[in-house]
Amino acid sequence: MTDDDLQPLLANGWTRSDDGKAIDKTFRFRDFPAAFGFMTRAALHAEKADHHPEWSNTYNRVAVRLTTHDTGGLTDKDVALARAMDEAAG
Ligand SMILES: C[C@H](O)[C@H](O)[C@H]1CNC2=NC(N)=NC(=O)C2=N1
Repeated sequence: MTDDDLQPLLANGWTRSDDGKAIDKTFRFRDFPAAFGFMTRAALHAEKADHHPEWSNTYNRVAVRLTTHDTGGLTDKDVALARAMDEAAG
């Protein structure tokens, strides 16, 4: 996966990890219920797609890392989940 493939995501707040094998973004919300609502919507999408984020939540922030564990790198599944998470964030 090249930076060109990722360009729309990189222009939308995602960054590539130092080893190039993942993309990261920290989402910020008004408060904890808003952050948790996002996580709920994203979780339903992830389960449906059978592709799951690495993430952590602190109050109104959700730090996300996407990578495909099965291949040890970035795939179209990460791009699709990133798009869905941007959508779920509103
Ligand atoms: C068995 C199951 O389909 C696999 O373990 C799926 C589940 N969710 C996954 N999520 C992510 N991010 N990477 C994977 O390789 C992956 N594999």
